[in-house]
Amino acid sequence: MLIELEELTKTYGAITALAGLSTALPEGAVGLLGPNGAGKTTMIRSLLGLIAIDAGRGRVLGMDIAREALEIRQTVGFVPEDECLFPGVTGVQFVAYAGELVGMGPRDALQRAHEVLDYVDLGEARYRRAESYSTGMKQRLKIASAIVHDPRLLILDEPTNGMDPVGRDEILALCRDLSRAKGMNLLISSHLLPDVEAVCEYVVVLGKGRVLAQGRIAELKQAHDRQFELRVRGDQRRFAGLLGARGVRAEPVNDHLLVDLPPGSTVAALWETAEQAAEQIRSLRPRRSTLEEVFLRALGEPS
Ligand SMILES: Nc1ncnc2c1ncn2[C@@H]1O[C@H](COP(=O)(O)OP(=O)(O)OP(=O)(O)O)[C@@H](O)[C@H]1O
Repeated sequence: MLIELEELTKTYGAITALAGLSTALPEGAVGLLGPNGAGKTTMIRSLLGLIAIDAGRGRVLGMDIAREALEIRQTVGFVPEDECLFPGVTGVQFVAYAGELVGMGPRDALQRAHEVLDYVDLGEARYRRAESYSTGMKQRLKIASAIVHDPRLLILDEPTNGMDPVGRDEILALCRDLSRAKGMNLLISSHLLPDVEAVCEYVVVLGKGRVLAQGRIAELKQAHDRQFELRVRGDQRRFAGLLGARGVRAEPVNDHLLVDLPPGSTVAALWETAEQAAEQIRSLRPRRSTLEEVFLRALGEPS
């Protein structure tokens, strides 16, 4: 397991940031979704031992978050949401320094700094002061310094926040490459569903400091097994009425009917109804939910 958390609790005065959060996340690229204030940053800080939790237990790559925080920080790369650059330092100095902070020797750290700067496409800007970089370049510099020690897990907190569309695509492409080509485990927090879908195969949805839903994205989006989209040649509303008379709920949505088959009945009921009414079914397919619907459902909002 990548991350295992049991009943993690963290309060700030009267505010409960984590309310007994329990989860087990598999290796791979995991999206941490949730609206602002859901507890994503607090969860990440607890994983890295950057804040003391009030109660609960957790392991990151098998290491205990309370007792092995230092080991975790040496094995895990972290790209925080806020700007963490200091002035007067060139790109390569910044990345090499990050390497030394996690225990690399100065020569090793410098060599690796050059390699990762090439990898994130900052090779030409390496001797420029980081404060002169664009927002996208600064973000790639933060990623370079977080992967300088080739971590087994890279945690990114809202990595595309404040990016223009081009910068955003570059960051997402970089994340995809780290996951798929380099085999690095990723935990990416975001309130943007498309970002998570672009990179991750697994998602955990947080709300009010708890896990609301989690699972493989493909499975969460999988067909609702009893919902179908149906188009008929003739009048949709008339056909919806005929289905209703047989106990099959059918609701007109745009140019089709959204059909809910009651337990015990099969799609044969739809074909029979059509035949009896001399109606022609033009298309019938299982309904797929978007990740957005999954997300809204988990948050308890109507989709
Ligand atoms: N240092 C702090 N002091 C007081 N309250 C805090 C502190 N850090 C977080 N909180 C509160 O804890 C709750 C969870 O915050 P957290 O930053 O973890 O959420 P988030 O999901 O990361 O949201 P965001 O995307 O806005 O950062 C919020 O209500 C927040 O105001």
